[in-house]
Amino acid sequence: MNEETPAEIKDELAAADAVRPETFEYAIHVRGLRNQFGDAIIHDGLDLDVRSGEILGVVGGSGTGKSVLMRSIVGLQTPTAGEIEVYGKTLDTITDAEESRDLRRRWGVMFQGGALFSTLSVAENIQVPLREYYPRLDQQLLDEIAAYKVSMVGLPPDAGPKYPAELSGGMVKRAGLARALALDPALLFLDEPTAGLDPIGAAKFDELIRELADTMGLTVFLITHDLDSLYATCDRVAVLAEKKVIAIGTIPELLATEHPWIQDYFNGPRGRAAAGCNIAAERQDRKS
Ligand SMILES: Nc1ncnc2c1ncn2[C@@H]1O[C@H](COP(=O)(O)OP(=O)(O)OP(=O)(O)O)[C@@H](O)[C@H]1O
Repeated sequence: MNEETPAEIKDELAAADAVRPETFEYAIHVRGLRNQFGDAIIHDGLDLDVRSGEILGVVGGSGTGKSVLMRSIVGLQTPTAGEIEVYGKTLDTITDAEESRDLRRRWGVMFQGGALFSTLSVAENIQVPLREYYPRLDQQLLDEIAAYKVSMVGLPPDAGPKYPAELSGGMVKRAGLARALALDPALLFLDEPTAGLDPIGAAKFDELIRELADTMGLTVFLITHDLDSLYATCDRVAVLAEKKVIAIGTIPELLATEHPWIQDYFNGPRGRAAAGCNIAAERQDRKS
């Protein structure tokens, strides 16, 4: 039986905080990263800084190691070499279990395809990380938090008791996002969140991410192939090629670089179309 009130639990957690995201200029700092599978070298000498509060788009050809980079940062993949700091802490050198938990609950991850547990309802999926990190929360509070997260991502209240198979593709993505936001993270990792959505659904999802990032002050690491998403949501974009981050900056800054992949990507027909839409949307905004 839980004898503490939610407020007391919250105070206790605040007192135990070892990581204060708001004090860091950079949420993520990667130096000299190397990842290798057998003979295949995926990253070699990769450096990356993600600023606190920015939405960083991560692009690169298929197989350039965007997901492996994300998995390395969140501790799901042990790199062959290099340093990764998140809010000034290096996961693999933290020996204190509490400190490691404290760092891990600062981020939420939305994997490709949502990766929901198919045998759990949306609300139960959202409660999985809550139960893991706050085992003393009672069921009523868990239900309240899940309902709040459901509404936060724009799902109707009746989505909570539904199972993933009963949801549309767009709703599954939103449910995955709700679960990633369960612990009120400071840092959000999204792996191709708009893949498989129709253009209208994708644009709505982009809008939601931008809105949540602004209101919650999130730092977002956004892997995407979707040029429209880059234009609509990202403050900066990092380009992975040749086993490294070959360029990072705003889209105009990247357009000024001469790297052939960057030029092909942003100035190819799709890139021009996305840039055109962006200009058209800005014009429309100015008019209204
Ligand atoms: N656990 C693993 N074991 C062996 N090889 C792996 C493993 N994980 C990833 N790879 C390989 O690493 C490379 C990079 O994979 P990754 O999924 O990061 O690419 P990506 O840039 O995200 O690609 P995409 O845009 O197609 O999703 C691929 O060649 C992949 O096959």
